[in-house]
Amino acid sequence: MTPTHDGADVKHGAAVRLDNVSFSYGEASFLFNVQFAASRITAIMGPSGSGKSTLLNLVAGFEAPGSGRVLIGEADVSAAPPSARPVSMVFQENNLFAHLSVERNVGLGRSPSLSLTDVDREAIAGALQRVGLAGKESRLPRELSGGERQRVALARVLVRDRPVLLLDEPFASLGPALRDDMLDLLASVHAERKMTVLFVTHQPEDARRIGQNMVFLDNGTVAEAGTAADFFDGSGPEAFRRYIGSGPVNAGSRDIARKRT
Ligand SMILES: Nc1ncnc2c1ncn2[C@@H]1O[C@H](COP(=O)(O)OP(=O)(O)OP(=O)(O)O)[C@@H](O)[C@H]1O
Repeated sequence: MTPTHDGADVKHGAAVRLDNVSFSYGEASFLFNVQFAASRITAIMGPSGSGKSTLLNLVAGFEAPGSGRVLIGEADVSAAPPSARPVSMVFQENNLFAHLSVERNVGLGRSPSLSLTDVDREAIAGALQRVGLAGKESRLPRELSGGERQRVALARVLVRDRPVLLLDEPFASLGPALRDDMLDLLASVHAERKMTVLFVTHQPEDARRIGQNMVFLDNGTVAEAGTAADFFDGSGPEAFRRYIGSGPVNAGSRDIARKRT
């Protein structure tokens, strides 16, 4: 159980539900009705501007619904500020503070004021070891590669240890080999921690590789939801197949190894 700042306890891998959540940015309006299964990785795909980041921002609390409820586990968090929600979030870039060392950037996941105990320091060292960055604790973000910076962000997720992880195209700026390494790391961290992961990606291969469930957004709403197996099967939703530019998925692409089911 993870204590949240308001004292409520939320189980690891809490389900996330948007219940009739409406929201608008001027002309762009959104209506979300969707449940993300506890402890599963759900890949969220959809055309540019369909509302993927907006959905994550509503779950994180960076945006507030016009109406409807955001639930994490049993808790209605609709009115809770981001710091009180049991979530971590990793963006495509700018996850780190440029003037803080790797160790301190990770430490922020433990204590926003960086008043770290010995137990915290041990957790930070363990997390850096886990993501393959032992020995680079004192470096500044600019002294790391793009992939290493995302590893630091993942280490911070590990020490925060929240039941929900929101990923907004976290590996989009990395080359294919590095992206695969990061997806493998994410999959193995998920296997250990079993947090509920909402993973926004434009890459069908990435969704196929680690997504267990899929949500497809179109025009500010959930057009389709189901298992990744169903989505990538030839009989998957028509709108999704049109989006990824295929008819029935061919045998060759079906052979792309999915690391996890
Ligand atoms: N802060 C904002 N102010 C005004 N409009 C916004 C804001 N953020 C997003 N929008 C608009 O809301 C719509 C959805 O944006 P959102 O970023 O959620 O889409 P997305 O599916 O994540 O797109 P992409 O794949 O391009 O990242 C777009 O039309 C966008 O222009």
